[in-house]
Amino acid sequence: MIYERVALIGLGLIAGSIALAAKRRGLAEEIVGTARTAQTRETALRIGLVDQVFATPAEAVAGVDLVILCVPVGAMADVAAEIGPHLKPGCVVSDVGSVKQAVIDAVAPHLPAGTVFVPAHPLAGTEHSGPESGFATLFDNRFCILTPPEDTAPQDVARYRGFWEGMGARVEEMDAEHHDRVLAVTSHVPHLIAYTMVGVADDLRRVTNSEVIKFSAAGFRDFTRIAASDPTMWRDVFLNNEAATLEILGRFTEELFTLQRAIRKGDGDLLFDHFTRTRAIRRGILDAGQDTDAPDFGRKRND
Ligand SMILES: NC(=O)c1ccc[n+]([C@@H]2O[C@H](COP(=O)([O-])OP(=O)(O)OC[C@H]3O[C@@H](n4cnc5c(N)ncnc54)[C@H](O)[C@@H]3O)[C@@H](O)[C@H]2O)c1
Ligand SMILES: O=C(O)C(=O)C[C@]1(C(=O)O)C=C[C@@H](O)C=C1
Repeated sequence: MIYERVALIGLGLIAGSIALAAKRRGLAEEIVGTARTAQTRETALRIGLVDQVFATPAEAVAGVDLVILCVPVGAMADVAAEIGPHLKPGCVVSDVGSVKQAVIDAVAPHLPAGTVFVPAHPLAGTEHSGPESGFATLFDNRFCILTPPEDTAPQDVARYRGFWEGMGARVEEMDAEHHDRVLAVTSHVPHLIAYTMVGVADDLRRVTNSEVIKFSAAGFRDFTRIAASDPTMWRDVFLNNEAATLEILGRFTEELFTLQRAIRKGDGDLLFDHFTRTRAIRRGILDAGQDTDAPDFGRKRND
């Protein structure tokens, strides 16, 4: 056991998965939770995610050793303001937001002296939401990035690192601004591209009454999965990581225009060279053993 009593604020995919993963490994003596609707609270209790539910965040955090904010990034400030006065001294406060600097700016001012803030972001998820979408193995062998403020005591960070490692994650630390730039490239802009492409295909379907969705190939199907992700979560990601996502989008569109011109001019060499470079990147990821989802046959076939 690492923490005696843990409170989860928001009871969706990530909170549900934390609850199940922490129970599986006995990392907490008791897990309590809160959600906005009575229906979500009842579901969380009924399916055994949490031992107890409370109607408000303020009630849920009373006497707990660890609080994890599992709400959309845009809701973090209000939740932090509500729980701040009710946290016990020494309590560790964390979050799972997909953006880090904006969450730190939103949450830190509300935390009383004597509490410890260790922001975190598990790089694991699905397109599903809600308490019933959580599962105990979500974090197995996936990265979880911690972005603790510089003055956080190393033993507090180490203890929270142990909690995530106990849930199966590989933990790394970095500063929040760097996190936001990296994730803009690897997660945020790719989601925007998927949302855009699926929207374009749907518009075409309406215009031509063709069957682009029905006959979508495997790559496009992956896009449709990503584009089915929670609209509130992703709205908040872009509104709260504006600078980094706009910078990467600028580079992306420049590159896209280059490829567009190459197609128009019949510049096969440029296209071939570009695709060769990107293929090497995929192979690099596989060689580094970082794609735990990649099927073996994909590697053999391409090598
Ligand atoms: N889904 C993913 O792939 C993923 C992965 C890593 C991190 N995250 C981050 O985790 C957090 C939670 O995401 P999730 O996928 O578990 O979402 P979810 O929709 O499954 O759950 C969100 C929970 O927050 C509650 N909530 C929503 N708005 C609220 C508000 N204004 N005030 C209070 N509660 C509110 C919902 O009722 C729900 O209980 C987000 O910050 C997200 O950026 C998500
Ligand atoms: O597999 C998925 O559904 C995801 O997109 C998960 C994913 C990502 O890898 O980009 C999405 C957002 C999170 O902040 C972390 C993980």
